[in-house]
Amino acid sequence: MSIVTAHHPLSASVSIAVLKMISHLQEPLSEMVPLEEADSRVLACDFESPFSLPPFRRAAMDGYAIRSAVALNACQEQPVQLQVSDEIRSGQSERSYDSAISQSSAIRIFTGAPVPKGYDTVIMQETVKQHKDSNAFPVIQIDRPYPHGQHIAEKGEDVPMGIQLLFRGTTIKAKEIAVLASFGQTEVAVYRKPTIAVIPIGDELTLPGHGLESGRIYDANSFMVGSRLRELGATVIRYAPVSDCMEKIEAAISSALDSADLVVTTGGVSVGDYDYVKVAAEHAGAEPLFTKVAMRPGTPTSGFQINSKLLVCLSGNPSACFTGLELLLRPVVLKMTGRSDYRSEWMEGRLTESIKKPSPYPRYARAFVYRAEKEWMVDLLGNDKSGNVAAFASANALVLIPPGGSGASIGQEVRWVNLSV
Ligand SMILES: Nc1nc2c(c(=O)[nH]1)N[C@H]1C(S)=C(S)[C@@H](COP(=O)(O)OP(=O)(O)OC[C@H]3O[C@@H](n4cnc5c(N)ncnc54)[C@H](O)[C@@H]3O)O[C@H]1N2
Ligand code: MOO
Repeated sequence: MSIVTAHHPLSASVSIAVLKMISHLQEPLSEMVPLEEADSRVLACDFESPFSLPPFRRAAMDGYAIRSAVALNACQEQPVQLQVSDEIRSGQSERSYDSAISQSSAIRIFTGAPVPKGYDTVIMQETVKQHKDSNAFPVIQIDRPYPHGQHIAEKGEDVPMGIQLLFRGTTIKAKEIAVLASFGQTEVAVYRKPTIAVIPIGDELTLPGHGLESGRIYDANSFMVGSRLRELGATVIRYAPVSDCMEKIEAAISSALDSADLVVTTGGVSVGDYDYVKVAAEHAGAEPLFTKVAMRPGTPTSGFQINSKLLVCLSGNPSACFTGLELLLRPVVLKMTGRSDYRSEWMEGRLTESIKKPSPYPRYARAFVYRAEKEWMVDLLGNDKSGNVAAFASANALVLIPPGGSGASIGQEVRWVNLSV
């Protein structure tokens, strides 16, 4: 007897279905990429500071480096005069002078230049008077004391050597690139992107660009799923629609499994006479992990394993497909990209209206969530039929309406998940 008949469904909650799929994943492989190609990729190793930053003691203002002790008693009545004896610009190497020089002179210095040994404070040029009578360095007049260490960035004050700065599993953005570039890294180890095949199934499906015949619709799901998967960090192979034919579906799944790490189908997964996906998956050698998920919409969503790969069969109804994509596929795909923050993050919010739609399963309704004073408010968007496609365009969240009862009431606390992450 088939293991995927309606009489023996392998039913799972959303979290169990995700766990089952994730437990079949292996650590993704890594590769080196040039720093400028690392945006939005996922770090495959931790990064420790290989040296201190800044790498030398440097001026943080344009002005004069002095030894603070020489101006301890400086005041307007008795200013201290200091001859400027040298100039150091950014990019020039570190210098040192005899202590006799540092005790009796100032150094003209610019932001980012190395502060020479023996000098312990930098005075902003705006705060001193200078006398210059020739092309020689001027004499400056200091009329108050300056604290030790002022306007000097000490070596290692940003980060000492050997500190763990970046963590494996982090998505690389501009701030991570800044850290890597500051240490002169030209390449970075990232996880390889997973390759995911998306196969839309259904006799009624037409590819955009072709005329729409009677009884047919355009394939929206494979484009929607492909777009989201790319956004999550996958490389997508989108198949043209496959008709409701067991052999063709099996052939498409088998060929997709040869080239992809994960295969996603949409449609043909329910109980109709021409819903062949689950049987075709079995014929292709896949073993079911779950063939029903306790959620509305998207109850028929199914997951299979085949060797070390996964096959995820999403519902054909666009809203149901979208829900399965966000709740079941998103964490699995993020985990495959190597991200450590792959789990969906559920937040608390308050319903602004009631929903009278009892369901034996948790219902994931489309919502618009916004901040009002101290809490998140959850507007339901209605028009919740799972066959609708335009209805979720304005949603920024899926809200969990608990099962049983008569739905949920205005003011009730509910949990929601952000769709923009
Ligand atoms: N007797 C029963 N019938 C149905 C049940 C049930 O339990 N008993 N479940 C219903 C539920 S719930 C869902 S969800 C759907 C799921 O059906 P399938 O996943 O098999 O999807 P299809 O039948 O192929 O298509 C459903 C619907 O979606 C349209 N579709 C399909 N693919 C696309 C696409 N790529 N782009 C846009 N729209 C698509 C398709 O034309 C249908 O209108 O089954 C219920 N039936
Ligand atoms: O599980 Mo279906 O998606 O409710 O229509």
